Amino acid sequence: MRELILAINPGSTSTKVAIFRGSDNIRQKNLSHSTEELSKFEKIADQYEFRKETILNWIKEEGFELSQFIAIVGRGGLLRPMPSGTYLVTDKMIDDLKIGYQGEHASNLGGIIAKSIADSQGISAFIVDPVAVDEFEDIARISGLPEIPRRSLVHALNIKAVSRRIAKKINKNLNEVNFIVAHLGGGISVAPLKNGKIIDVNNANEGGPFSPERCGGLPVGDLVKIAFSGKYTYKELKKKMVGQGGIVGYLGTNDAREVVKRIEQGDEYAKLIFEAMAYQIAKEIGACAAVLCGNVDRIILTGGLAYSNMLNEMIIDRVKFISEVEIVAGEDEMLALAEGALRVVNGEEKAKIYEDEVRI
Ligand SMILES: Nc1ncnc2c1ncn2[C@@H]1O[C@H](COP(=O)(O)OP(=O)(O)OP(=O)(O)O)[C@@H](O)[C@H]1O
Ligand SMILES: CCCC(=O)O
Repeated sequence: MRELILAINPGSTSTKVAIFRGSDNIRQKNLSHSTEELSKFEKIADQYEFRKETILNWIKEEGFELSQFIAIVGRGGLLRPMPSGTYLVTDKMIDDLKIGYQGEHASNLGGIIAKSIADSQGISAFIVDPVAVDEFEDIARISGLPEIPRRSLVHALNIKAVSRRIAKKINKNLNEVNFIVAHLGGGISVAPLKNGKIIDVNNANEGGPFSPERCGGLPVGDLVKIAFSGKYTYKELKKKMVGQGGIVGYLGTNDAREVVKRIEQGDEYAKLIFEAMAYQIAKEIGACAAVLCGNVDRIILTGGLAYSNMLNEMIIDRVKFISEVEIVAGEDEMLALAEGALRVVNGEEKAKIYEDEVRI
């Protein structure tokens, strides 16, 4: 009997996979891919056969058959700007995932692998709340330079999932709440949600607070000077901004636990940098409060960094005047994916069709 859901969440160096019966996670594994294995492929999209085979082998090793699955769900990637929701993976979507319509990102592989496995079984493949979710109000698209509109690229999957959870906790529907959600991971997205919609956000790869390994917003004049200094290629500078920026740039580690340890041992410089990150996060939360005209039901701190009480306290001290703060440490993207697919499988929601929702 077909009853299981397979969730696939490709990251830069691993693919998280999980098998769900209803919303119960019955198996989960982080399938790691070595640099050696991945370096054989020129583009991320070229890794699809390799990662798919790794997933199929894992399913077999765990003693499951593909005939037990009712749907396959993958994390969606840098598609065209699109409304939030669960989407059926269509051929047009696959074309955009393969070219990386808004850029290359490991999550582009989620939908591609999901559809390939689903097609072999004659079942449906879905993606849920991809990075390309765009619910911006028009005013948020204006940057200050007509050639460079602001874009919505956001940790939408976790932000929507934790928002649904906190809305439920306060006995409201998602479309009845105004939240500010700070997703504090390797990258940081701080978003104001108006009636549940992400109406603005910093782009975690190039704006907002600095994060464990990304530089966040920089003084643009100095950035242009560095870019034209002849010291770096485009690729090198991008790597410096995303991967070697933020805490890595200042302290040589992307691990917040290591930073906390150094602070506890009396390292004043580590404390300054950690506090600066908290300061920038709090400042971004304050900006989101202005976007919502001060009408904020909750501030939510989520992602791996929210396990740090030290960081949470530094942020809360500066933003508690705005609203009550909820901590949802870590992320549960696998459950968020499964729940997105389940809402469709159970008939609570209709799957959106990419071609109907985006400008082609
Ligand atoms: N218990 C903990 N205490 C403090 N920091 C932690 C803890 N666990 C994880 N972190 C920190 O959280 C950060 C990573 O967060 P997370 O795992 O959510 O990010 P990611 O999934 O790799 O990236 P992204 O969220 O951008 O996709 C790292 O800096 C890590 O050190
Ligand atoms: C831009 C938000 C998503 C990511 O950085 O992974």
